Amino acid sequence: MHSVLHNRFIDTLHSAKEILTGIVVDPRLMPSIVSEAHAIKSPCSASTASLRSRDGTFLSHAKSAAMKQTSEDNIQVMVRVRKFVPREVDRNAKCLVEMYRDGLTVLNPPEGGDSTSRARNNRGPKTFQFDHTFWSHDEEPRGGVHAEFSGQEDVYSKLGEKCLDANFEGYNTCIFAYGQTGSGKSYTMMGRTDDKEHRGIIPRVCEDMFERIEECKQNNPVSQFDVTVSYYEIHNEKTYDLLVPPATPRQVLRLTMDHMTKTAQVAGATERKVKSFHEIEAIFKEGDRHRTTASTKMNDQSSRSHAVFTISLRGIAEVHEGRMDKIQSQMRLVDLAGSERASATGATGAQLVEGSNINKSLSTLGRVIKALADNASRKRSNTLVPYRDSVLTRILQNSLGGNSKTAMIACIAPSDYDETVSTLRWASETKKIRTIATQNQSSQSQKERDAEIEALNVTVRRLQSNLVEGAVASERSVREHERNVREQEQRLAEYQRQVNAVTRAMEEKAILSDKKIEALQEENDTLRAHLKLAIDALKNPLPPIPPPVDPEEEKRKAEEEEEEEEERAAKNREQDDVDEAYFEGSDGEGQIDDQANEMDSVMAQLLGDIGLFRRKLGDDLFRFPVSSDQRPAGVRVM
Ligand SMILES: Nc1ncnc2c1ncn2[C@@H]1O[C@H](COP(=O)(O)OP(=O)(O)OP(=O)(O)O)[C@@H](O)[C@H]1O
Repeated sequence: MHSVLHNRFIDTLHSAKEILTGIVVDPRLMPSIVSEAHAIKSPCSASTASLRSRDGTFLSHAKSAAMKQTSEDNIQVMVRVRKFVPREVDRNAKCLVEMYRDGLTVLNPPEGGDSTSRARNNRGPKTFQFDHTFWSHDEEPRGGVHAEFSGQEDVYSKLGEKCLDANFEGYNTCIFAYGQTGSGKSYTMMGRTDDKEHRGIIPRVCEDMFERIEECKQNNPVSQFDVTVSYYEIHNEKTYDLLVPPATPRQVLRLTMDHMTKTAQVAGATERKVKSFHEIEAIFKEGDRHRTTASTKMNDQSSRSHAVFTISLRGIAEVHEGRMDKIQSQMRLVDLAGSERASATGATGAQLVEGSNINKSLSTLGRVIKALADNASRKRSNTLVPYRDSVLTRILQNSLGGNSKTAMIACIAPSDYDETVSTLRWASETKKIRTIATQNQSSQSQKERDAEIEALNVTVRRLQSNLVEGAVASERSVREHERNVREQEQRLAEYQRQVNAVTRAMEEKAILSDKKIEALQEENDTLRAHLKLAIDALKNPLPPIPPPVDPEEEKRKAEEEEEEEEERAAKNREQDDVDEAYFEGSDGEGQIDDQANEMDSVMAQLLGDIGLFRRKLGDDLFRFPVSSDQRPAGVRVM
């Protein structure tokens, strides 16, 4: 009962919190925010757009309240080829990639070069088309063969910025980097965070997002944004929070099912609220320090896990004379671990296990992509998508086949024919997938908002009174419960005390009775023995034993006896007269028998009494049981 009330209390608190968060920027409910905002800038005019991207207005003001748009798109696929790394420069590697604006060709591997026999047998340049390509191999102009050189800023403006635009329109977005180990995924996603020029997509998205938020706030004082981030990794098919210091053993995050979206959610991952780029920068740097990396033959700092950085954005702003726009969206930035060949990485032991887990989850991702591509191209529209076969695909389910605008950047090394062709085939398949993203935004007029605020006010009041009732009821019930417990404890103590007293009394009584019975039995036995002896002695008197004979002494004694005999004879004569009078008319032996019989009947009476006493004692023990070792000897419970 107490826990039910407690849960109800917590639920009510959460509902109230949700509602209060939703209405936080309402001018009448939060006057302090509004007055502060108005002090900075004058109230927005009718023409002020509140939520703006760099190239236009995010929210369509013409839309009616809470109307949702959907956008069905293919996953955008882009390819980036990186520079040679020192290892490749040392072996004088040849670049096998020719790149155009939206396509590329992988050239034949050189004879006797570093390509495998499989590659040599499959000779022939392979050409692929994508949404966009990034030539990041070198900055030398190649006479028009290659597209322009693309640095980190170019990649961001073509990929990251577009996704951020969609986020500010209320769409969920996802960017994931795929490619063989050492192909430049981490460089593209995170880059070198301490070097502004080499910063990757994640730092640039974060910086741009806070710049836009600041811009919005400058343009529109009645606006508010909430940004939260989480950062976790999937290592050996287990999910770990990167925003907690690594402990031993590391705490594994559970996956739970979100019944609204029917997709897996990572439960318990740290969600940090951030207010500036400076704060968010500290967070991704912290997470990167905790990420599992190791040095392999292919990469000095190879990621041994898939990392997922999620930014959640909520915004609300007044756009036109009391009309409020709201958006809510999420951006997921995924740096996958690289596919790898054990022979190429030189992995052994734990690294080999990691590598095989990485390949396993990537091949599941490949099967998921294949099934989604098949379904999209209507070849087999009901192909079962094996999301559940790995943690990675369960987590990416919504980004790949659900409510998200998704982009993939396939990273390739310039001189690995096999791996490059395999990555590009994979990327081509991904291009076929279509996702349907739903815009999570609404626009409300003053009147509509008034109605909603009124409804919310009613709900808040109801929740508040529920809260108070719940709190009072739960407090009352706690007090009552405590009083009941105290009373029960007192009653129990009293009952225990009484039981102890009765038990003690029973024990004492039993001991006393035991002793009495023993004494009576002893007395009885003694009396019986005496009586028997007396009767026997009377019935069979023993003859006197004659003393040893001394003639002299005999003679002297005979003389003395003679004298005494004479005296005694004289006395006896007198006594005989008395005795005769005493025993006159009675038989001496019969009188003794009478006395014995009388004593027997007294003893029988006594034994009867003892029997009665024992039965009573047995009765008592039956009513007040004591353990058998405390029971008096010879007493049976009736
Ligand atoms: N476009 C680029 N320009 C300059 N250097 C790059 C570029 N891309 C990658 N590199 C360098 O190549 C090396 C490997 O890159 P990175 O670590 O990003 O590979 P990865 O695909 O993430 O590897 P893994 O899957 O093993 O983690 C790094 O030293 C990185 O700095």
